[in-house]
Parts: sequence; structure tokens; C-alpha cells
Amino acid sequence: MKVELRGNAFDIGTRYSSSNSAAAQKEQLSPDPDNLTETQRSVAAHMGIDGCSHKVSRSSAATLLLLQLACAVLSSLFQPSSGQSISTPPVSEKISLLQFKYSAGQFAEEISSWDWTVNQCTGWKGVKCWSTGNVRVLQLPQAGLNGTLTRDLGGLPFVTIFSLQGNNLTGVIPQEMVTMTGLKQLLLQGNQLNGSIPDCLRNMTKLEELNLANNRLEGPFPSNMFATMRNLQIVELGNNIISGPIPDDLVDIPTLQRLVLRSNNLSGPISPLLASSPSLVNVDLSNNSLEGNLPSTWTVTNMTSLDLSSNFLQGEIPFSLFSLSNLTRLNLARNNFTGKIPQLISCHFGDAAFSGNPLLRVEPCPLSATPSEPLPGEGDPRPRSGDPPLPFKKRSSSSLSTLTIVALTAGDIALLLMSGAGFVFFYMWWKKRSKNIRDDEKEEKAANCTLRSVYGKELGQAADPHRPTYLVPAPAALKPALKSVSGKLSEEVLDPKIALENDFALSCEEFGMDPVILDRRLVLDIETLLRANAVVLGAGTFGSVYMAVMDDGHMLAIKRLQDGALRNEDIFARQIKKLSDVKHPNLLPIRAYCWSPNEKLIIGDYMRNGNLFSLLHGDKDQRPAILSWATRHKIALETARALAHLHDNAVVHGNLKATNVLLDDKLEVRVADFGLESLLEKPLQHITNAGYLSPELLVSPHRKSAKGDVYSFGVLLLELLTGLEPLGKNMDLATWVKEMVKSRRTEEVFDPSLVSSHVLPAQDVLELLELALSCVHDQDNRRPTIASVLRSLETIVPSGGLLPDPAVLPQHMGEDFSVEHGYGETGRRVPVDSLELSPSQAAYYSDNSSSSISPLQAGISSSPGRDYD
Ligand SMILES: Nc1ncnc2c1ncn2[C@@H]1O[C@H](COP(=O)(O)OP(=O)(O)OP(=O)(O)O)[C@@H](O)[C@H]1O
Repeated sequence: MKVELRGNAFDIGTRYSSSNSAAAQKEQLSPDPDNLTETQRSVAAHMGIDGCSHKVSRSSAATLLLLQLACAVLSSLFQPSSGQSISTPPVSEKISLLQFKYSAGQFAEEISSWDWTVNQCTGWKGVKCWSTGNVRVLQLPQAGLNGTLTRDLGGLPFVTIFSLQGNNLTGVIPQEMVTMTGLKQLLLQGNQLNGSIPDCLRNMTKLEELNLANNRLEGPFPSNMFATMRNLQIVELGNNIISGPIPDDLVDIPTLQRLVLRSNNLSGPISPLLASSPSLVNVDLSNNSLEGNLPSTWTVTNMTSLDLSSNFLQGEIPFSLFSLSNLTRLNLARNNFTGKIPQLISCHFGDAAFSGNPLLRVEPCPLSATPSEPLPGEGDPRPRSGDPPLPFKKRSSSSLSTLTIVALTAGDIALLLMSGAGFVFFYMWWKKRSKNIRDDEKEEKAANCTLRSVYGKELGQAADPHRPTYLVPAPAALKPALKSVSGKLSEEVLDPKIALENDFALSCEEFGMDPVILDRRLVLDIETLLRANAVVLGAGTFGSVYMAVMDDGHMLAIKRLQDGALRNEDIFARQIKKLSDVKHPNLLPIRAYCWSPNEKLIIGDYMRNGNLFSLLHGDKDQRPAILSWATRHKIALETARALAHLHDNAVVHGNLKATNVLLDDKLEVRVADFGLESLLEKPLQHITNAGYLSPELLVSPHRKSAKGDVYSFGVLLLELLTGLEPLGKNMDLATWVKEMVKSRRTEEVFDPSLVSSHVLPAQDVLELLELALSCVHDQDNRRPTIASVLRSLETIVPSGGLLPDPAVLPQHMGEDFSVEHGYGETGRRVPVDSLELSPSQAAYYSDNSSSSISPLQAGISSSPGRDYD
């Protein structure tokens, strides 16, 4: 009997589905809407709300009625008689939900419980109801939904939380959702939704959180859309294709705290309203096409984080911005700002905050004062909490005082800096010291350490990394794992404010045990991990890497090892302990790990400045940085130190490449991912670092050796010298440079930002090239040891024989430099085939200049077969 009736219910759903698209059937039904029941009337009324261009059609209402009648009979038979306190749920809402299921969730295991015979309020996953029986919450994050948001969702007028993030929903956001006038959270980030931002959102006047990030929404904001949405606290629309200006009625919402519009096509100036908002805490407008000068007066007193990097902003940076009392994270990199940044300010916000502005003169900071600190005590000679008390009252804010700013703007900068050098050092010392005191206090509270959603109550306190990071949906491979544990999730983890970043936490739940801590300064338990928000940073050879934000703002990087990791816990523990024992200031320490039969996580610190590859070559959300010769030399030196230390401790890195050369807050190198193959059941048989692999390893990738590391290091040096990626279209970088040198075209290999066309490279650069070439010798026994490479590197003192950083050039020289060296009018690097590369460098990337096969593709080291003359 039950089976039969379920079949009926399914038929109804299917018929309804097709009726929606079949005009003929609609016409046949044509009921009189005057005869609608109370619920129907309410739905229809909501669907026809003024101000929304789309109104529900007569035939839809008719279909609804017919279905409701049919279903009402069934529901009267099959409502549970368990004495629920919830009233009988409206059938129309059930139909709307089923219709949505048939459109988007037929194959989603998550909503297999959505069965007609079950009460939707008590037995359907992801659905919660009011006591009246109306749907209050629809919450299905990462549920494997695959299809469109149907117009029938308009039949859920009493929903307050609509949370379908991290699925694979396509199509437009239907105008019918206008009926949801009581909505407080609309969370659809991490889908494939397209079309424009629907005008009808304006009717959601109670909305507090709007998150449509990571979709394909395009076009400008509907005019005056936000004028009615005055309760918004969080607006996240990053990583779409939204164009046009940022509307004033958005930035002046009196409750708005978090505004993330990064990586869109937004243009126009930054409104002075944004600079004076009393509520804004976190703002990220990076990676757009915003232009013009910054507002001259900044009074956003609550703002802690502002990212305007990678735009076309220009003019001088107003000092009032630096005086904001709570601003700890500022990123103005990669714009066209002019003027001068005194040392006091570059020390406060970090040099990187101003990099990539060719006409901005930044006085580099001899110390680092960026907000994120290493764990207390780590290689850190700073005073600790046991030290004598401070001689003055603790300041409540870390901002520069108004007095300081006035002094600076009055033109006394030089004098102030000279006479105040002691103050700077003392200030930095004090700042770091107070941080240590806080850290120590936190350590004492370790046992109670819990994490909160950074998008929830702790809004804006910790979530915003200095460097923009993409939020991306969980890798497909992870989804089954999520499903398998989702049934166990607590209510709190399903908080819709905790967005798709919780992919990591979900997968971690499988452990059910605390992580093994390898660094006693790290306080972390499974609860902590479960509640942390995680962002996928990327996936590599060994698995995915996530960034997770702790409640104290500390950011961890968590590598989730793919299948193939050691199955024996003891051996895994022994190997990982061995790796974590190899400590060096230029190695990224392993702080903890999790092991379960199905999951293995490796936990270390998150490096805000990303990796060398992105820095040199740029990536999706970062343009290449302009690195001076001295900086490149420093990176080479520190990487060599890390590698030498590994080899001294009998650890082969085995996967050295620019994405594994990470940069910490002080732009100091932290080499990551060393020795990871020792954690695998079987050595990898495939190439993990194409372009960096020595000829002998191309033949036998599993025979990792110290000399193989030296070869990879040589390629890194070449990358730093040439500015080119390790793999061109037709050959690898080492082969290309060797050929260029053989053809006496050495000067053409250097990165044009290092050497002007009429100044030959200085001796020290040539020495480095020679050293790099010795490392990439085809025969491993002819390569030097890393210890001897390090010694040579230490003797090379970067000279001033090259053009200095554009940032320190006088302005007129800066202009010449940008034109001559391919930075274009805006001071940005321009793509391959343009001025940025020498003709021979451009040829390295082009695929029509040679028909040769890359030695990597061929699996052997051979002559490139390229015509160099
Ligand atoms: N601790 C970290 N801090 C910041 N970024 C990190 C950290 N660890 C890894 N990443 C970044 O995350 C991304 C993915 O890293 P992952 O190690 O998985 O891949 P990979 O380095 O490209 O390749 P491989 O797995 O072969 O090393 C890379 O861009 C990497 O630079």
C-alpha cells in the first residue's frame, strides 16, 4: 500500500513538473483563483507583490490548486499522528519543495528523505518550520544539488534562512523568490548561478546576510536596489562578473559590517560614503577596475581590514586612512598610487601593503609589524609575558596616533623618523610584546579553546586574510566524504553563516579524535578544527590544502592527504615526527597532524604572502609583483638555507618548486612540503614538479635524491633571474637558458625588470646565472652540493648595478621605467608577447616557433631542436 501511494506521489510530482512547462496542460486546468484556500491565497498574494516585474501566472496557480487538492487527500491520510507540536504543514509548501527536489535534487542523497508521505517539518532533511507549519529554514549546503532554482520556491513565503551554498545550481535566481519578504539570510555562494542580480531582492527588506559569491552573476547592480535593504550586515558578492559602479545605497547601509566585492569588474571611484561608514568592519574590493583618487577623509572608526589591491586607484593616499584607530590590515598593492610612504607607516602595515605601485615611494621597513605573528616563542627573541611591566599605560589601539599623523603631514617626516627612530623600535617592541602577552593569556585558556564563525558573531575580527584568497567550492572528490558525515553534523556546524568553507571541518569530523600536536605551543583539539572556517587554497600532488582561521585570528594551513598515504598509524606517526623535528627558520614547521584510517591531515601555519610562483608570475587573483634583485637574491639565499638544512638532516625535499616556496609576513622564505613522499604507501610514479625535475628523475620519478633537489633549486634560480615559468610551450626553462647561453644571447634571458636594455647585467647577476647552470647540469654527479651552492650564494652580494625598484625611483624615472620595461601606462605588468618579455623570452612561451617536443614530454633530456639564431 505504502509503495503504491509513494508511487502516486511521485507521479504527481512528475506530472506537476511537466505541467509547468507544458502550456497545453495549463490551459486545460484553468481554475478560478477566487476559490483558492487560505494558504493558496497567501502564496498567490506573495507571488504578486508589487515592485517585482514577474507575477505568478494564472495557469501556475491553477496547477498548484489541482496538485494541492490531490495532495491534500493524500496528506490527510499520511500525516504522522505522533502528536507533533507543529500544526499541519501547508501542502502547497510541500509541493514547492518537491518541485525543487525534482528540478535540482533528484540525485542528491541529502534530500532522499524528502518523501511525500513524510511530514516535511519533522522528517525532511534541511527543512525547519514555524509552529504554524510553514517552512522557516531551507538549509542544504554542499548537498550535491544539481539543477535550477525553480520558480516554485516562491511558494515558501515564510522562509527566513535560505541556504543552498556550495552546490552546483545553475540558471538565474528566480524573481519569484520575491515572496520571501521575511528572509534574513540568502546564502547561495559557490554555485554556478548566472544572469543579473535580481531586482526583486529589493523586497527582502529584512535581509541581514546576502552571499552570492563565487557564481557567474553579471551586469550592474539594479538601481536603488539596496535603498530598501537597510538591515544588511554582510554582503558577499566576490568572484562574479558584476560590473558598473558600487552603488552608494549599498555602502551607506547603516548596519553593513562586511562588504566583499573582490574579483568582479566593478569600475568607478570609491565613494566617500564608504570612507565615513560608522558600521563597516571588513571591506574587500580588490581585483576590480576601480579608479580615481581615494576619498580624502577617512572616518570609518570600526574598520579593521581594508583591501583595495589590484585596482586602478591613483593619487596620494590620504593620511587619515592610516590614522584609523582599528585598522590592522590594509592592502593597497598593485594600484597607481603616488607620493611617499614613510617608514613608520610601512612598518605598521607591512611593505607588501603598498607594493606594485610603481610611482609610490615606500620607505622599506627594517622591522616587520604585520598583524599576524608567529606562534609565541618561535625563533622569537622578543620579550615575553614574564618581563617587567610596561613603563606606560597600555594603548587601547594599535593605530598611529593623530598627533603622529599631524606631525607626518606637516612635513617633518624625516626629522620625526630620525629623532624618533628609538620610538619606532620601542613602539614595535611594545606592539609585539602586548601581542605576546595576549597569546600567553590565551595559552592559559587552552582547555576552553573554542572557535566561532568569523562570519557570525565574531564578524570581521579574524576572517580576512591580508592577501585575497579565493573561496571555492569543495573539490568534487571531497563531496562524497561530506555526505557521508553530514548526518552527524551538529546544529552549530550547519549554521548557515558558516559557509562552504566548512568543507574542511566536515571532512575532519571523520576523525572523532584530537589531532596529534607536534608543537606544544599550538593549542588545537578536534572541536577547534570542526568549528574553524576553512577556505580551499588549492590542490596539488598530495591532496588539497585549506586555510582555517582560529578564533584568535591565527591562520592554519591544513593539507588533506589523498588516498595513498601510509595506512599504518605508527609508521605514519614516526615519519611525520621525523619531518617535524627538522626545524629551521626557513622551513615551514609541521605543527600537528590527524590520522584516521580514511583521513590524514597535516597542519602547519598559513603563510599570508602566498608562494613564490604567484609572486613572480601572478595568478588568478594576483598580478606579478615587481621584485628587486636584492629581494630575489634574498629569496634564493633563504631557500638554499632551508634545503641545506634538510640535506644536513638526511631529508630529501623531493618536490621543490616555486609553489612550495612560501613567504611569511616578513617576506621571509618558508619552504613547505618537504619529504612528503615518505608518508606515502608507495613512491609516486608520476611527475609532480614538471619543469623542476632533473633528467634522471624524468626517467625514474621515484628515485628522489639530494642532487635532484639541487637541480630543482637551479631551476628556481633561473626562474628568479628570468622571471619565466619553469615550463615553456616547447621546452623547459633550464634547457632554454642553456641554449641561449650557448648561442651567446645570455643578456636576453634576464627578466627585463632587472636589467634595462642598455645596461648589461652586473657581475653578481652573471655569477648567479653561472651557479644556477651548475645546479641544472644534466649529470647529477657534476652538480654541486647544496652546501656549496649556499656558500657561493653567500658570497654574492647584490650590487646596485641594476635598476633599483621602481618604488624608489624618482617619479620621472619611474614613468620611464614603466614604459620602457613593459609595465604599461598603469604600472602593471602586461601579458606575454608584450613589452614585458624580450623577444626570445616571448618565444619561450609561443607555440609556433618550434615543432620540437619538450624533453619533459619526451621523457628524456634532449636538444631542444629550437632555432636560436
Ligand atoms: N602553509 C601554506 N600557507 C599558504 N599557502 C599554502 C600553504 N601550503 C600550501 N599553500 C598553497 O596552497 C596551494 C596548494 O598547495 P599544494 O601543496 O597542495 O599544491 P602545490 O604546491 O601546487 O603542489 P604539490 O602538492 O606538488 O606541492 C599552493 O598554491 C600552495 O602555495
